[in-house]
Amino acid sequence: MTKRFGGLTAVDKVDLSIDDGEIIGLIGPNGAGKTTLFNSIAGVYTPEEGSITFDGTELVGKAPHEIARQGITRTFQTARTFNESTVVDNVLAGAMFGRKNSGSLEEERENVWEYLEFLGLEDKGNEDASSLTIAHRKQLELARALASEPKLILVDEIGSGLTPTELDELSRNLQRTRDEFGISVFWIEHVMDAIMNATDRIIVLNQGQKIAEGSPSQIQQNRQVADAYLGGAEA
Ligand SMILES: Nc1ncnc2c1ncn2[C@@H]1O[C@H](COP(=O)(O)OP(=O)(O)OP(=O)(O)O)[C@@H](O)[C@H]1O
Repeated sequence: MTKRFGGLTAVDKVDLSIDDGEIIGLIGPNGAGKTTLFNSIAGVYTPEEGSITFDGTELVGKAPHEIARQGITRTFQTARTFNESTVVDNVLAGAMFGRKNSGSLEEERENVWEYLEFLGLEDKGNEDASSLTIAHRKQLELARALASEPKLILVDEIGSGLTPTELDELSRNLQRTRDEFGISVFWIEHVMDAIMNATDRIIVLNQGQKIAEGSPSQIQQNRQVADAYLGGAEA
C-alpha cells in the first residue's frame, strides 16, 4: 500500500503479511512511516493505492470502529487510559467495543477480570487508572486490548518511559498473549534489545519503503539497515 500526505510519500508501496500467532517487529528511523502504516491498517488513514486485507476482507475504506470489530486493536505510545475511571472499567471499555461483545455490561464486567489476572493487575482493579505507574498503565492498555478479543494487536512503542525490567515484563506478556490466546502482534519499537529478543520476524522501513525483512539475527547483520540508522535520525 501507499499513503501520501500532499507531495510526501509516507508509506511507499509497502508489501507485507502477518501470519496467525506471529510477533512481527516494525522498526526504522524517525519519520520512516511506521505510525502511518499502523494508522492505515487501523482505518485512521485511507491509502491512496493498494489494498489491506484481513482474514480475506478488504479493510481500505472501512471506518476504525468497523476494523476494531473485525478483530484488530491497538495500544498507543502514550497509554490512552481513561484516568477518571477504575482499572476494571477501562478494561470493560475494551470488551464493549470488541469483537464478541455479549451486549451485557454485567456479564462483560465478570469476564474482564480474567485479563487483569493474566497481566497481574487484579489487585488494582478497583483503583482509578490515574493512580497506576506508567508501566502498569501500559499493562492496562494491553488488558483493554485483550478484552476486545482481537486476532491482531498493533502495539505502538511500549518501551518508552519504562525501565529495562518493566519492558522485559511487558515483552514477556506480549509473548504470553500470542502463546495463550493465539493473537498476532505487530509491534513498533525503538528499544532494539526488546524487539530483537521477543519477535519472530522484523520488518524495516526507511523513508516510507520496506528495506529489509527477516529474523532478528538477519536484521542485526543487515548492512542496509545499519546504514539507514547511521545515515538518518537516531534509533
Ligand atoms: N498527518 C500527517 N500529515 C502530514 N505528514 C505526515 C502526517 N503524519 C506523518 N507525516 C509525515 O509522514 C512521514 C512518516 O511519519 P510517521 O509518523 O509515519 O513515521 P514514524 O516511522 O512513525 O516515525 P517516528 O519513529 O518518529 O514515530 C514523516 O515525514 C511525517 O512527517
